[in-house]
Amino acid sequence: MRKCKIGIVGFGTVGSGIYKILSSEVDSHPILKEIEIAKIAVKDLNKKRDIELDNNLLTDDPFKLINDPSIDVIVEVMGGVDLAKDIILQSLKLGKSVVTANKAVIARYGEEIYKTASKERVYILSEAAVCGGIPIIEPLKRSLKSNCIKRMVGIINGTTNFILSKMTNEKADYKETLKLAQSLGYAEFDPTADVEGHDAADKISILSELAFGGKIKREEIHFEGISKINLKDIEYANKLGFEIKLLALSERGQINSNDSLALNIWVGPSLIPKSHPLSTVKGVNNALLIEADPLGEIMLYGPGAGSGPTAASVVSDILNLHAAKEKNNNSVDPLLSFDFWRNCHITSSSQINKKNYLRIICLDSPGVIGKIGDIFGKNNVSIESIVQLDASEDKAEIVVITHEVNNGDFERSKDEINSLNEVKIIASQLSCI
Ligand SMILES: NC(=O)C1=CN([C@@H]2O[C@H](COP(=O)(O)OP(=O)(O)OC[C@H]3O[C@@H](n4cnc5c(N)ncnc54)[C@H](OP(=O)(O)O)[C@@H]3O)[C@@H](O)[C@H]2O)C=CC1
Ligand SMILES: N[C@@H](CC=O)C(=O)O
Repeated sequence: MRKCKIGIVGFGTVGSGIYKILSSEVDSHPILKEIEIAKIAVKDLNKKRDIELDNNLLTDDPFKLINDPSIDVIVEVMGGVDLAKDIILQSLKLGKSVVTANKAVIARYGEEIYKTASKERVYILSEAAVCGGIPIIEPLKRSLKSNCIKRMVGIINGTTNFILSKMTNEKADYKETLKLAQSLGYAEFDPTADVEGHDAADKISILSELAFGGKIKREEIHFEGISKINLKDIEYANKLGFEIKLLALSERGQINSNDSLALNIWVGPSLIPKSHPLSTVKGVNNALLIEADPLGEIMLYGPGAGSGPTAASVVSDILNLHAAKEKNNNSVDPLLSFDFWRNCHITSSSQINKKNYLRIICLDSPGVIGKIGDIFGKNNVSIESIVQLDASEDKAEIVVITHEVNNGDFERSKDEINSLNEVKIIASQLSCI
């Protein structure tokens, strides 16, 4: 087999992990030896690095790699949006296949990128972009292709799962734990992307496009992060038999008269019964439950972030590309490439049905639980349980868990509860599964 020369843009957590795999002597498939790193682009040539690199290998100009005719594949592990998008598109237009771990770019510009790759008869592979080390993109494109996907629900951000696990198990401080996640290389360059839910929304958008076949308008995905979750919420959830996790969900709805498939997609902190398999997913691990017909239910589980696992996904993509190019010469493998085959639209938030948890801080008035119950009843919000968990001299904390109810009805009830004299504040709202 001919050598495959790659140019790597970025030598941080993921880029250095790729280098380690490709320079390791462990017993692995012989095709790995066919991959040769031709050049690496970084931002700061003078930065002190853990791995000593031949200076001739480094450049601070990513376009040198793209314009080098001897380089076959560009590996974009730099992050960011605008420059990364340019690097990916330019590379494809110059006939180079691209491997990327960049969910922010694929979620926003996937359509243009997939189309450019198809036009130029090259590939764009992005296994590492969703759930780090867990194979999920290629299974959706290939191994699961014969199924009709019904629903995907899971934990798809490692940083937030790491933080929530530590808050649950060790009562760890939110800010300190976020710093730890950053130092371990789990978090995004701007960790707001993790803790406010942007990253999980990018990932569920990508998964939905692959699973359901239509372009998703990323800006229409309703998402919330974990920055408002505190130890009190975690303690109450625990008392009631739940774990709190940042969940992402994407579910098939009806096909409308314009032949467009409705999808219910959201990201938000959620209560998960301790008996549910997703509640056992701890630390930086991710897991995705996929319900499909005729397959049934499967759960994909493993490390969702970090240098080694993410780099392993990137390197497997490089191997797949190399093998496909060798095998097919100039023809493109239709399952390794991707294109949309239908229209999809996202159901508006007020139309979806959800189970909810609400923590309400109120004056310790004897009739308040009854009043809250009446408001929910009047708005057709059926309650599974309503309990007073904590009462001091001047306030009580009430937790309400609803059955699956219409979001619009629930939001209306919340407004009415907030306007009760006895209610001081609605402290938090979470979804439940
Ligand atoms: N970390 C993880 O666990 C995962 C990350 N990803 C994705 O992988 C990508 C990379 O993440 P990660 O490795 O953590 O990021 P890092 O911040 O650790 O590394 C980024 C690298 O890109 C280089 N870089 C930044 N700007 C430029 C530029 N203008 N020109 C050339 N090089 C540049 C930096 O150079 P320098 O070293 O000089 O600063 C650095 O080497 C992101 O898209 C991220 O979302 C996906 C899954 C998991
Ligand atoms: N910041 C991301 C990295 C992997 O995608 C995460 O924490 O999941």
